[in-house]
Amino acid sequence: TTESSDVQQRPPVVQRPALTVPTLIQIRDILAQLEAPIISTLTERFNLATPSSLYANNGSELLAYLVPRELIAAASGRYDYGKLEYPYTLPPVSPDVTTRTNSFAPGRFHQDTFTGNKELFDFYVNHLVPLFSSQSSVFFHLDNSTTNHDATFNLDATLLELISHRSHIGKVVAESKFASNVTGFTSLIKSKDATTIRALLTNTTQETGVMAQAATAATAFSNAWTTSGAAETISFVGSLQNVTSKLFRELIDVTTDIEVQYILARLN
Ligand SMILES: C=C(O[C@@H]1C=C(C(=O)O)C=C[C@H]1O)C(=O)O
Repeated sequence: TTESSDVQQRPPVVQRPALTVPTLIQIRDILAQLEAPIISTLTERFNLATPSSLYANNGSELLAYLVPRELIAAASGRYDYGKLEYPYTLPPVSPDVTTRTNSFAPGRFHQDTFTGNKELFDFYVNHLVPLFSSQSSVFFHLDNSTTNHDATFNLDATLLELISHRSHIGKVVAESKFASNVTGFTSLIKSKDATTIRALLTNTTQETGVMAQAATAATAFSNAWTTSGAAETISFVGSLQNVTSKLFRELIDVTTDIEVQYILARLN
């Protein structure tokens, strides 16, 4: 009927809520809460034997594994407005647009389309996975195989989701910093000065604290594995430290990239 084709043609009108961001101090606590889950998952994943063939062609098999998982996640609202979760494989989100009637007052979240997921995925596959060199397997199979591809990709997916969420909290970090220095940022946004914006967003004291906390967590989790009787090599504790440090350095960089891109699009 005319009625049903009319319904199909009209895009759904989605009212986006006005969302206010927390203070920078509160957001830093929220970021701190994510360190243990990330490093806990990393520790688990680190202990799985990893055939490199699994990650051939820039991780195309892993990317394909994420597709159905992200479709289900989307249906359950994981990527809804303001969730600060962005998929690796689904189309980009539409941005908010500042208008005369809706000025997006400082402190209100303003959606931009940038995601750091491509950067995170490439880093994961090309720089982190090669360091997952466990020789032992936690799986016992009567056919003598030592790997469990599904379990491996499942942990990859969980870890990728966690590090993506952590990084995209950068959007509200940026809003919070914008709200506390509107004049300073506005002129830099107008002159598209990404370098100075980045310098203004960077806080190396905070970064040192984040890295130290990550190192502490890595020690705690590797100790938990060894003292609970897991068959670990002598190098396990140091290797996990190294992997954790590389991951958190990358997370800080991607979080900052996301902050910069958010700020650049803030007045669009
Ligand atoms: C997230 C922030 O912005 C930057 C990124 C950081 C991070 O990813 O942990 C830490 C300090 C800043 O250089 C922040 O200021 O807290």
